[in-house]
Amino acid sequence: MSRVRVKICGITNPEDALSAVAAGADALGFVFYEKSPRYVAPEAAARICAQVPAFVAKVGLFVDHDETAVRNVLSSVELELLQFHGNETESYCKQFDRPYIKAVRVNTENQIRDALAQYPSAKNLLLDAYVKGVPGGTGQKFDWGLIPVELAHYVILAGGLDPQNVAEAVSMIKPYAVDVSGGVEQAKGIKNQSAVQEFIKEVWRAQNVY
Ligand SMILES: O=C(O)c1ccccc1NCC(=O)[C@H](O)[C@H](O)COP(=O)(O)O
Repeated sequence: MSRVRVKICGITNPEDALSAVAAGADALGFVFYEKSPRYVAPEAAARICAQVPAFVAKVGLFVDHDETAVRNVLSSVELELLQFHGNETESYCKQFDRPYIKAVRVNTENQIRDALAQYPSAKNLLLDAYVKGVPGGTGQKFDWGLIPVELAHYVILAGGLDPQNVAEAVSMIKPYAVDVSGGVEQAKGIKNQSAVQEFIKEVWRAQNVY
């Protein structure tokens, strides 16, 4: 089994980005959804991303943005991956000539299978909790039992993870990766750097990776 990857989402400043990288993060997420308390302006994200070393993926998050807005971000920010949290279609998601992750807000098991069929070009599906009217970053868990066992290797598990519950999630689900935002924050958009370290250590501990 390969090591479960860790994405730290909702990065808004260079200190949190570099501290997460030093702690072992595999990917950093930048929220370009203006209604989010973790919104980061493209100019600020560009400055942060320019400081991130090689082999750490920078991921841009979007929610039903118009295509021009996504292209504008891509023209100025070094992003390896896109992550879509809205009602974007597959043809919309794949038009940007960049690998993408499709977020699915989980209610039912069939929904995960349906999303797999609907987004064959997605690199991975990110599974998050369904909360009415909120496209992501809610801090809520969903029923992990809804994840079909045979799809776990393809799944980025998100929603309400924190240093206390992530080891259980990794042992139980064995996902491709885990994704956290609120569970390692000291305030919205500001990471608790010790909690980020603890979170990553717990992911590794659950797999005996040191
Ligand atoms: O973080 C946000 O505010 C946000 C807003 C709109 C779409 C997506 C958003 N965040 C996505 C994520 O950060 C991840 O899905 C995250 O791992 C789950 O968040 P959390 O439950 O806080 O760990």
